[in-house]
Parts: sequence; structure tokens; C-alpha cells
Amino acid sequence: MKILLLDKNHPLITDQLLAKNFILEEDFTSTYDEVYNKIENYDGVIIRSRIPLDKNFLEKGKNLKFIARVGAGMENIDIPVAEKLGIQLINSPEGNRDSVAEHVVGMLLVLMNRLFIASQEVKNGIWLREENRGDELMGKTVGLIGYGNMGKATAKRLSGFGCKVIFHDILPSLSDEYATQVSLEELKEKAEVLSLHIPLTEISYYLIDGPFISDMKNDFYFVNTARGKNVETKALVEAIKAGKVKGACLDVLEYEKSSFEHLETENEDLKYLLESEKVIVTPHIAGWTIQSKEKLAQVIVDKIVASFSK
Ligand SMILES: NC(=O)c1ccc[n+]([C@@H]2O[C@H](COP(=O)([O-])OP(=O)(O)OC[C@H]3O[C@@H](n4cnc5c(N)ncnc54)[C@H](O)[C@@H]3O)[C@@H](O)[C@H]2O)c1
Ligand SMILES: O=C(O)[C@H](O)COP(=O)(O)O
Repeated sequence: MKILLLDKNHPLITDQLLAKNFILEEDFTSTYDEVYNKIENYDGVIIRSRIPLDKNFLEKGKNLKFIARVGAGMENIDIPVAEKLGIQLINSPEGNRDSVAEHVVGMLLVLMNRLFIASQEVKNGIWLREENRGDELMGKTVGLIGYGNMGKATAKRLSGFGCKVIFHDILPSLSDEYATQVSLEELKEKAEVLSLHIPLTEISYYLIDGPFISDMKNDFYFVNTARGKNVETKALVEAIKAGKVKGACLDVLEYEKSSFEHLETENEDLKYLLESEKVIVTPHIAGWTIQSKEKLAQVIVDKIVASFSK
């Protein structure tokens, strides 16, 4: 099988697939059009998220048997079209779920205990104690939306911090020893921390908007490691200004062009988020540890080999 690798990943992918007699071609720089023009020459594609694999692209790839996404989110692939064309879709969320879960807990601890602000103050010669009292995670009710790979890994860590973890998911009967499934209404009534762990789909686009935030009974901390477009930023900014959102931890932003590039535009809402003391922002690195790079690669190789090695 001839496979096109479109994004840089851990070298074990190349080493192990070559050892299994796959033919590989790396192309980390070609544009969408350039890849489009040659895609029919390949049986498989290994990609992260640099190039959108839309309907036209998939239809042009007449010999494609699989698309392997090194990572979790597949919103850059037209999934219904791929399924219709019989192209197998593979991803590797098992490789970065631990990283995302640690990032969520880490951001919450930093925000709620004012760690970054207090450290900056001390380094600037400012010694404030009363103003830097923390708010404990212990005892908080955390509401997760989405209880798949990322949601479960996050619940496992948060339950260890003494949080009561509840979640809402469109699939039924997912409760386990770490978290209890509830209706969206119950989550909105009880959550003191809200964390998103859903894929970006037509339905989940702007899931967190003004009405959703108003429906939340408590003032709450908000965490987004899912996708920027799951949240209507304008509504989030208004809620932070009004105190309804006590603070936000954002690894993803509506203004990301893709996780490979810088923010798309400067605008007032983005400016507020970047300047506010109540907001922690990271550059889409929740799933991006030294370990996850290797785990993501190994998971994807194992899945390709299991399905396509003779
Ligand atoms: N920031 C990062 O670095 C990073 C890393 C990994 C994943 N992610 C994001 O996290 C997302 C989730 O990853 P995952 O592996 O946990 O996915 P998953 O498919 O394992 O789980 C997602 C869960 O969400 C549920 N769901 C879908 N739409 C919903 C909705 N509208 N309301 C409630 N529940 C809904 C699904 O039923 C599923 O159980 C990815 O799609 C990606 O966008 C981000
Ligand atoms: O979905 C994921 O696995 C993460 O968001 C990483 O995405 P990236 O491969 O675009 O960096």
C-alpha cells in the first residue's frame, strides 16, 4: 500500500510502517491544490489537521482506503462522504487523552489558585496575600459536556481531587466510577465548573452561547480544550465581564485558523480574552506533550497495521 504523510509526526510512524512493507511518501509543505492533484496515487493518507479533506478531495482520491488522523478531532474530514465512499477513518485519541486531562486540571489549578498572577506579582516585588486567596477544586461540582476519551480521562483526574464530576453526553448509560451522567438541564443547575469535551460538529458549533450561559444556575469557571468554535466568544466575554463566568481556561480559540497557525484576526473580544486576568490561554497544546507525540504515533501505526498489513 502506498501512503502519503501530510504532517510531521513522531518518526516511529515511518520506521514501523516501512518495516511492515508499506510504501511511504512524505509531503509536509504542498498546498491543498497540490495534494489534490496527486491524491489518486495513494491508498492511504496520514494526516493531523493541516489540510481539509473535503468532499472534492475525497472523491478525487479514488484509490483511498483509509485516512489516519494522528490525533482526536476529525472536523477537517468530511466524515459522511468518506463513509459513503468506503474510506476507513482512523484516529488516535488514546494517545493524547492523558495529556488533555492533565492540561485541564493544570489550567484550573493555575486559574483558581491565582498561581500565575501571584508569581508574576512576587517577581515584580509585589507581596499580596489576601488578594491572592485561592479557590479550591476540592468539593466543586464539575460538569463535563462529552464523555468520550477526553471527558473520561479528565473525570478520572478530577475525581482524585475530590470533585463531584457530572457529565452530559448524547449517548446514554456512560456513568462509571469517576462520574455520573445527568441531563443537560441538571448539569446547568449543578455545575460550578464547566469543561467541554465534544467534537466540533454542526450541532456543537456555538453550543456555549448567551442562552446556554444564562441557563447556568451558578457562577462558574469555564474550560475549553475542545474547539474554539464550540463557543460563541462574544457571549463568553460578556459573561466574564458580568461575573457570571468567574474565569476561563482556553486552550482553543474561535480565532484559530488551524492549530498550526497563529490567530486569524485581531478583534475586541479576542483582545479582551488576551488581556483579562480572569483568563488563561494556551496555544492549542492540551494534547501536545512529549509523551503524547509518541503515544499518538504508536496508536495510529498499530491501527493501520491491524487493518491493512498482510
Ligand atoms: N486541545 C487539544 O489539544 C485536543 C486534544 C484532543 C482532543 N481535542 C478535542 O476534543 C474532542 C473530543 O475528543 P474525544 O476523543 O474525547 O472524542 P470522543 O468521540 O471520544 O468523545 C466525544 C463525546 O462527545 C459526545 N458528544 C458529541 N456531540 C455532543 C453534544 N452536542 N452534546 C453532548 N455530547 C456530545 C459523544 O457522544 C462522545 O461520547 C475532539 O473532537 C477534539 O476536538 C482537543
Ligand atoms: O484533536 C486533537 O488531537 C488535537 O486538537 C491536536 O490537533 P492538531 O493535530 O491539529 O494539533
